Amino acid sequence: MEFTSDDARAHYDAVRDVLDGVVVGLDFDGTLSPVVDDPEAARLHPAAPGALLELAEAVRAVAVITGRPARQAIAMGDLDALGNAMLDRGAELFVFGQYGNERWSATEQRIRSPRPPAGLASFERELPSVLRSADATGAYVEEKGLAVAVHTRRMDDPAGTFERLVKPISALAERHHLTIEPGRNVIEVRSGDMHKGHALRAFVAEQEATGVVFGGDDLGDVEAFEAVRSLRAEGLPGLVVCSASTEQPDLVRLADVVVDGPQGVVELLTALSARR
Ligand SMILES: O=P(O)(O)OC[C@H]1O[C@H](O[C@H]2O[C@H](CO)[C@@H](O)[C@H](O)[C@H]2O)[C@H](O)[C@@H](O)[C@@H]1O
Repeated sequence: MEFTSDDARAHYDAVRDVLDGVVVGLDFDGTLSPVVDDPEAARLHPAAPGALLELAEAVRAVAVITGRPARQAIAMGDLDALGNAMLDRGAELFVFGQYGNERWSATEQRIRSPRPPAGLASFERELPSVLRSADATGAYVEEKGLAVAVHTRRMDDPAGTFERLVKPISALAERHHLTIEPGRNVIEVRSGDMHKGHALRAFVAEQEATGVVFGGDDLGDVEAFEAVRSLRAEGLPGLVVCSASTEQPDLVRLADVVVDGPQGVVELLTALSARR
């Protein structure tokens, strides 16, 4: 792992000093799960469950805060089994799905979710015509219930297709009072009322945390990075971890610690929870 400044090293130490009161929020894709071409084929890094279990014992609580529907992240990550293993050790796992709109915990074992945003159904009806006009009918459309994600990774020219789509999708989203979340070869369309920063702040408050760590890899994580920074300005020890990739190089400058993808995240979590 690489600290981005001397202050960053001090933030890491400050978090370690109050570790048993710290909450840890972690993104799923690109952070706990290596990025793969087919969104349906994503799985947790093989060493992640063990690292998360150790971590959960050392901190106040752990949450997966993801753009995915909670149900899907739980299935892909086998998170109900992991949550039960944590409960056996007196720890708790949370999943905040769809950018914090959905909530699941190992104790509750049910997903609380709002209704889909007004405008999503009509957006979805008009989307095929936008894809046709941008010569992108092959883009994979992921219907997530509260949002829609248009994936370009498996197109012949992922970056070019993304560039052709971003403006018209944005315009269509705006017409339906929705917002776009551009990411790694994906353009997501959802309600603008919630983001990972709100979810993380609410989690910190609910758990009465004495410190906070958040790790992410994509633009949808930036609000959570900002939440850690603003909580730190309010006096709460905090650490921003970037799971680095060549696809989002600009995220590195927003982080305290930069690690090499999910493998680096696992190593960081292991180091964080190791006894001194
Ligand atoms: O907040 P996250 O947990 O990072 O979820 C963000 C989106 O991730 C997924 O797409 C990304 O991962 C795929 C699988 O590795 C990859 O094929 C795709 O290119 C990435 O953008 C997911 O499909 C979306 O629903 C999530 O919102």
